[in-house]
Amino acid sequence: MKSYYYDESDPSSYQHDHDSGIEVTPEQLKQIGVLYYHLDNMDDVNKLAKQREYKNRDQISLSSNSFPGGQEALKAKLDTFIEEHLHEDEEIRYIVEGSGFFDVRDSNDKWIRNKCEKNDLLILPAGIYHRFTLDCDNNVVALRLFKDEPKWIALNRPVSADNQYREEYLQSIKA
Ligand SMILES: CSCCC(=O)/C(O)=C/O
Ligand SMILES: [Fe+2]
Repeated sequence: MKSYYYDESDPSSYQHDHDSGIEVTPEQLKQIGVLYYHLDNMDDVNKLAKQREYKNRDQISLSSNSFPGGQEALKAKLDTFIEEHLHEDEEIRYIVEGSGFFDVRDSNDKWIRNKCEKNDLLILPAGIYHRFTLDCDNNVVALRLFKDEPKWIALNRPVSADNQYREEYLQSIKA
């Protein structure tokens, strides 16, 4: 996996690299609660999932050739993933095939882009704002692991929101 600050000044589509050249280390990711592993086999993924008490999972395949419902349905799905949102629970994403970008907000609200490839695994903490897109290869197969029942409703970030809203929201879901 390669992690770096997202170059906002590049006008090309999200699917391009947008590499600012400012690298982000796994240690920096850890500071915002994002954990990175590169795991070559499913036994290790299963072990990690068990340690962290994950109970559910599914596999998603996003590809321009083979998405159920065709191109329109794929576009609609990608439109939801690129919308900035958070999940109420910690979640794991493990890349089985292909590649894609997980962007996460740092503590100053700047986008960190994680270019994930086969066997990369990310743990996203509850409540982190993030988004996902395919890269220009247009193909990913990923495992999505959930601690409990999958909560499919992504909590999109209100357009006018700032970190204050996020803090209030996180407090409210803890209460
Ligand atoms: C490649 S996993 C599909 C995207 C996803 O699960 C997610 O939460 C995007 O934000
Ligand atoms: Fe998400």
